[in-house]
Amino acid sequence: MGTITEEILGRASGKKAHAGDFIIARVDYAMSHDGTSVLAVKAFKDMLVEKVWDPGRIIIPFDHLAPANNETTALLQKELREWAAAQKISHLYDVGEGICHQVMAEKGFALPGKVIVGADSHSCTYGAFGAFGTGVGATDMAEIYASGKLWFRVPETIEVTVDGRFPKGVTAKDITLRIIKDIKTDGAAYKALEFYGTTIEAMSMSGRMTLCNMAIEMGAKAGIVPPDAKTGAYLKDRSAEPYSPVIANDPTYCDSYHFDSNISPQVACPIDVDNVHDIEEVEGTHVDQVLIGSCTNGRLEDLESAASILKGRKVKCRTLVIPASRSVMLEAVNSGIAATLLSAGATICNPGCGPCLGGHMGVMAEGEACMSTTNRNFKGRMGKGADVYLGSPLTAAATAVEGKIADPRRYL
Ligand SMILES: CC(C)[C@H](C(=O)O)[C@@H](O)C(=O)O
Ligand code: SF4
Repeated sequence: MGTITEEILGRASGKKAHAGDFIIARVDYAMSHDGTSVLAVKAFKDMLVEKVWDPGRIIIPFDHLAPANNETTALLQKELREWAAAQKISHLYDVGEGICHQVMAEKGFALPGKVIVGADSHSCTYGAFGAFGTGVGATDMAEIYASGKLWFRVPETIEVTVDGRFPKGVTAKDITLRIIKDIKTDGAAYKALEFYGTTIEAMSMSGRMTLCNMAIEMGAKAGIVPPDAKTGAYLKDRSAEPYSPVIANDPTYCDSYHFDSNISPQVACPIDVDNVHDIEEVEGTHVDQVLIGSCTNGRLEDLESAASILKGRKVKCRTLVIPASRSVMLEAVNSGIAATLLSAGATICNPGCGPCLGGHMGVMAEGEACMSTTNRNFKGRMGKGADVYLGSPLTAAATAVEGKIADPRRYL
């Protein structure tokens, strides 16, 4: 009996788990990327353990600074490849395969009922598949490398219900920002979120990933959509691993929120993700760059909606498109979406994190502003002294056409 989180953590710890309990859970898959693996491997070596617990359950995607931006990164990445080979870690996804969270979904590691821990805060994305996905730091990851287990305090759960159909121009990203506006950046600290309602049921897996991806922007430990037929259809042929979905069973929630899907496109203004406004309030704000991509909004559906506005039009500012994975990029090429975006004047970069966290490939100058489909707009996130506005791929595309924040509904 319990929330999805209590049910999953109960199963993974082999005893009943209630909010507030301290448990040790078996981890099904562990993910660390080129950025965090470096620290996790160092911590693992310090533990003087020779072999990782299970080389088939550790996934290492190269995405944050991939391809390497300088010699120091190149050397760290070389050493990481060598360590992974020596440990016989076969799921190493090198440059160009995609952003860690997208790769975890596409390769069938994000499975219902599983405990999936990533050395990256947006590992809550796996909740879109009914998994308990959560992010940890490098030393916790080293512990998992060594033992395949980790301790948790079982989080309380907030129930979030969204009902209704999206009006034209409104997407999963908009409702996500709207939810964050109310719950705020710390309103779900060390809690889990469970998402229900007709809007969530109607959402594509891509939309659910956008929603769960930003659970951490409310401080949440996890954000989970109950698995359904859509989840099963997405996972079919992706994983050989058996799984059994978990749903809530007579749960007790610590809080409940209800939202209506009938909203305007939403924009999160600098410098907090909960500084969210209806587009009508921010329209006309000048931007120097538009970024369409990231683990939040770099999937085919996102590129497709951007292309629906950019088709036959020209961008008025630097417009970067970064597909979330090789497979997304391939589909964009094969479907003609990539050609539409390029013809409009957009620049398509290789799959990866790109400038999302200010690492490389589109970092901005002081005083510049970016409309971005990513998940964070903190001070300096994409370049010291630069402003980041967060919105949907539709809003980003309309903004690219005008060189200032624009309402996508005028283009649909
Ligand atoms: C580099 C990594 C640790 C970081 C995270 O944990 O989220 C990054 O992916 C981010 O989005 O800021
Ligand atoms: S795309 Fe951005 S938010 Fe996602 S993992 Fe990479 S840096 Fe983090």
